[in-house]
Amino acid sequence: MNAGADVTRTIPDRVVVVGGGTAGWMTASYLKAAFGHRVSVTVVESSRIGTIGVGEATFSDIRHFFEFLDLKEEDWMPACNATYKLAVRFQDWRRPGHHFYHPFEKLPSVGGFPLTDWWLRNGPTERFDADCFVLASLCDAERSPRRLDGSLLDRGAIDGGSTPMGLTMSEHQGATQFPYAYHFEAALLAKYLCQYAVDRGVRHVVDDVEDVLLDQRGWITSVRGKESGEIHGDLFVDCTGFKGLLLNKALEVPFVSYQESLPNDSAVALQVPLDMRERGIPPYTQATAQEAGWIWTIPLFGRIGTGYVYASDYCAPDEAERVLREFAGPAAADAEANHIRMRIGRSAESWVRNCVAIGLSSGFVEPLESTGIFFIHHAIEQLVKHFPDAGWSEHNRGMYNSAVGNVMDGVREFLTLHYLAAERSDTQYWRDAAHRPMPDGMAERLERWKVQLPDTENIFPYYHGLPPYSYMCILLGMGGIATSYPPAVGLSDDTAAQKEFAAIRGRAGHLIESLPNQYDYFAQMRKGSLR
Ligand SMILES: Cc1cc2nc3c(=O)[nH]c(=O)nc-3n(C[C@H](O)[C@H](O)[C@H](O)COP(=O)(O)OP(=O)(O)OC[C@H]3O[C@@H](n4cnc5c(N)ncnc54)[C@H](O)[C@@H]3O)c2cc1C
Ligand SMILES: N[C@H](Cc1c[nH]c2cc(Cl)ccc12)C(=O)O
Repeated sequence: MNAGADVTRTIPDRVVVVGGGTAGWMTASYLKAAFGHRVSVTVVESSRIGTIGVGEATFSDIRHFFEFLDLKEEDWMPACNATYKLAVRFQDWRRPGHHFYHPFEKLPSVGGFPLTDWWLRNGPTERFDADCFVLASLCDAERSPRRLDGSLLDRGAIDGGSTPMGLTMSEHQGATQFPYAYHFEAALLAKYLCQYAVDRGVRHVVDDVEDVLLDQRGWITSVRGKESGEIHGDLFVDCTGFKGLLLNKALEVPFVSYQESLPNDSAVALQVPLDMRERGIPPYTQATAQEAGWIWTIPLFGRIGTGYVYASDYCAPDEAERVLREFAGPAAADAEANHIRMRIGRSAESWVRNCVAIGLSSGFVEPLESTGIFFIHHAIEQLVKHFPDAGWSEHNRGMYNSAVGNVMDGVREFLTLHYLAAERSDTQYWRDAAHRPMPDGMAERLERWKVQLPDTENIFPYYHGLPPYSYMCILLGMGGIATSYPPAVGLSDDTAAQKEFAAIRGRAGHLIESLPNQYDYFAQMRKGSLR
């Protein structure tokens, strides 16, 4: 404990970010874009302690992050081996050979009811997704969402436009649904954003932080680097990953585990070369169910990122690596395995006194719906929205912690639904998955979803980034929980619904004919010749 200066007397215009992973450099670059030279930003990162090294698929909302930094796709995508993501493809979750997509596409409504209600009334087919969403068919056909002239798949698909200062994702939710997200190499993105930030005045210190110094009230006055000595600041952002060096270790903020409802606590990852000309570049993340978890497959430009997320109570690390290598095939023979222990849950509060944790230090759930970077982006937006002044308002800090905590709690519930609804029961892992404890309030909501598909009134009541149609996709796709449709749909004429189904089939057929594959699209982007 250090009796240094009382930091609460100054206007916080010195921000010190500890950690140089995706969270650290996203934070530093965004704060610079927001506040320019009115706030100094220093990033301290160790060259000895590695970053997590994975984290490659995103939400579509991430486009607002790049827009805020005034970055166009052509600026950053080639540098990060980035590709487009139209959906997550869930493979073998119902039974071997079955798949469905969770896409970035709003669900049409007919007669005031979601199209899925009319689909249930029709007598369910194997593929609700291809019947109700255009993107499902584009994924099966492995099409790019943009034409070779750069135009978007549906000229009428308007984005909500770039997010003006102050408009956060939560305020933007529901306005429009942009049709794609990205896959990118997390380490390359951190490197790209590091250069972006340093070019705009961020101070970059490469050093190991060995000590966190506190004043008599427990506020951080400085961090001490092994070589660089003390680095003083007003606001300290903990981006040190799962260890939570500042928030959990120095300030002893407790961690709330989600483990009882989400048991997957381990992963093993491989980077596998991809012959794109031969194989093409699928426009989706794939999650393939396994005996004790699931394997992600993320297609990047030139390689595949893949990894087995599993529960160590049901599978040992060496078995997980064997399963993954068998799944990845001969192309993975020379790839080095990266074994990871995951801390599942969140810090009780991500902002305490003058320390804010962003990234894995704040909280994390398994990457089944690619939410880690969404958590980071959301937290950064909220930090700008609630940036402190010399008063360090407790109400302001409380609103930040509620917004950030609710986002992670809501995603926890959404992921729990995946396991409760999965039809698979061929191993003890899957039999247990159907009966895991649910987060508070979820049991009642699940009973309602059996009678009426999820809508804005009956899903997790706080902003968490996922719209009702996402819940419908998981319920109808996983097949393990019976759902029904409102009697009013059964009593109403379905002519308009049949027209909508036909229109979806027609648009999908036309787009498959007119859109290129991703390899042709990105090969042309790299030549700088999008026509
Ligand atoms: C298996 C797995 C798969 C994932 N897949 C996805 C995905 O598909 N999509 C997604 O959005 N997210 C995903 N994530 C989450 C994503 O990887 C993270 O949210 C993201 O990489 C942010 O990590 P971070 O910057 O918080 O931590 P890290 O990447 O761990 O960075 C920590 C940084 O802190 C530094 N550091 C630590 N201690 C010190 C010290 N004492 N002194 C100085 N520096 C220090 C390190 O050097 C490093 O730079 C995944 C996570 C895991 C575990
Ligand atoms: N905020 C939404 C969340 C969302 C909508 N559809 C999907 C599909 C997948 Cl695979 C992940 C997240 C979402 C957005 O980012 O578009």
